[in-house]
Amino acid sequence: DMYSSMASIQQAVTTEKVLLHHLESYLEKETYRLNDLRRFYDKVQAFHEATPDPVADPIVAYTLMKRLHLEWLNVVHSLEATENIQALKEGYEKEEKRLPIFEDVEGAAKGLMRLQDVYSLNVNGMARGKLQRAANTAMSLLYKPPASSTMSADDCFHIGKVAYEMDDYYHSIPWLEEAVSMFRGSYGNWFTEDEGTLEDALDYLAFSYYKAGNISQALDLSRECLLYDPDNKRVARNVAKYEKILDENPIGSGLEEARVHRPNVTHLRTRDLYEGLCRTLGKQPKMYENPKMFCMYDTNGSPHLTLQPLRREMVSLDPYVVLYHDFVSDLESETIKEIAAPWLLRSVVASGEKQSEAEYRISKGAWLKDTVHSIIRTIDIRIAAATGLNVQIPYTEHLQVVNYGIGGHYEPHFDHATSKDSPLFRTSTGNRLATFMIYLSSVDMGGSTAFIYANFSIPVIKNAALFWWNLRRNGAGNEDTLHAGCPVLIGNKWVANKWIHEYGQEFRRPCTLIPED
Ligand SMILES: O=C(O)CCC(=O)C(=O)O
Ligand SMILES: [Fe+2]
Repeated sequence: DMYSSMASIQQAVTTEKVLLHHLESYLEKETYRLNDLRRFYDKVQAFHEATPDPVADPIVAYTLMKRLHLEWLNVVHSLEATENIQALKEGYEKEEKRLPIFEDVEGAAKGLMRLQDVYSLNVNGMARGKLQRAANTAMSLLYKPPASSTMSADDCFHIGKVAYEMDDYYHSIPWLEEAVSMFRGSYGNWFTEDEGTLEDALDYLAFSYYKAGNISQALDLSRECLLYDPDNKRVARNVAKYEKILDENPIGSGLEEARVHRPNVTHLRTRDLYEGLCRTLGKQPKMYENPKMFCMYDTNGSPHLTLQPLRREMVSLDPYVVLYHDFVSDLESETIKEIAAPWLLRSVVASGEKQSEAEYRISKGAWLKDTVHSIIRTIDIRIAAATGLNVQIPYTEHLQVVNYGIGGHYEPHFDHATSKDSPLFRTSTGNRLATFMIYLSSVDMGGSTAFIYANFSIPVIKNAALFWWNLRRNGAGNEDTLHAGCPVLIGNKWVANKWIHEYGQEFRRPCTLIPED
C-alpha cells in the first residue's frame, strides 16, 4: 500500500504530474479541435446571413452542394474527438499500476480521523486546510499550511462514507455535515471529478443520524433529500418510517438522548493516557526536582568517544531512558533514509506466533544489514560505545528503518516479547533487552514518542537517539516501558531501531535477583 509511508506518497506526486501532462495535451488538442469547429460554424453561419438567395449564384450553389454532401459528413464523423480522448486514456492506463488503490484512500481517510481524535481537531477547520484544536469552547490554531489546501465537498463526503461503512457514526456525522453544507453551497454546479452529490450526502447523513438515535434530524435531512430527488422511493419510505417513530415517541421520551461514542480502538485502556501525552509532553522531569536528572558529555569510558563525547540527557530514571543529542550527523541520517527507501515494506506486529499488519501500526520499514553501507557499521560501533553492549549479530537485530504514513503511528506496545511464543525468540538470543532508537528526521507537528505509564513524551528531535532498558536485570519485562509513536500531524517522520538482545550481554549488564532493579 501507499498511505502507510510518506516516502511512498511522495512517488504519487510524480505520478500525478505525468497525468497532468497528459490532460494538458488533451486540453490543447480539444481546444484546437473546438476552435476549428467554431470556425466551420462561423463560416456556414456567415454564408446564411449574407446569401439570402444562393440559387442564383452557381458558385454559391456548388459550395452548398459540396458542403452538404461532404463537409458535414467529415465534421459529424470526425475521429479527432475519439483520438484525443483515446490518447488521454492510454496515458492514464500506463500510470494505472502506480495509482493508489481503494485501501489507500480508505487508510488515508482513517489517518485523518485518527489525527482529528488524537489532536482534538475541528472538522470544519480540517476541511478548510487549517488545523484547529477545539479546547472547550475556544479554538486555537495549531497549524496553517503555507499553501492553501482546502477539501472539496466530495472529499469530505468520501471520509464520511468511509466512517459510515465501518458503522462509525461518531465520525461519519461531522464529515457528512461538512459535505452537506459545502454541497448546498455549490448546488447546481457540476464537477466532473466528483463521486457524490448533495442527495447522496444527505442520504448518508440522515441514515447516520438515524443510527445514532437522532430521528428528528434524520427526518429533516431525508425530507430535504426528497426535495431534490422526489422519485426516490427508498428515501420516501424512510421519511414515513421516521415520522412513525417520532409519532410513537414524542419529544422528551428519551429517544433523542442516544449519543454516539468514539469507536473502540485497540489498547483502549491506555488510549486516553497515550493521546494526552501526544498532545502535550506530559510531565517533563526537571533537574531542580531531582539532581540526578542532568545533562552531560558522556564518553562512557570508551576511546571511541574520547575526542567527541556524546551529549547525554537523562530523561527518566525508572524506567531508565536517556536521550543522546546529535547522535548521528545530517549526512548519516540522509544516507540511511536513502538506502532504506527502496526496501520499505508495510510494518508488521507480532500477533501470537505470527506477524501481521495492523491498524495500530501505520508505517513502512526496512531492515538494513551492516554490510549494505559503511555508515551502518559506523553507527553500530557508536551504539556499542554509548551503551557498552555487544551489538554483534546475532546479539542484536539488524537496523530497522521506519517511515510513517498519513496519521502514521504505533500505538502503545512493548518492544520486548511478553509471550514465550513471540516470533522475537526466533533468533534464540533471548528477549529484547534494550532499545536504541535514532530519529532520522524532524517533524513539524506530532509524532512524539510517548511513555504511557512513565507519563512523559519525547518530541522528534532530528539526529537524536533514545535509549532505554526494556528488561529488568532479573530478565523480567519492565511494564513501565510501555511506549508509543504518536500520530504524525505534519511532517515526514523517520526513525531507526536497533534492538539489543539479552544474550551476549551477560558480563556487560550483569543480572541481579532484586526484582525491582
Ligand atoms: O516512532 C516512535 O517514536 C516509536 C517507535 C517504536 O516504538 C517502535 O518502532 O518500536
Ligand atoms: Fe517500540
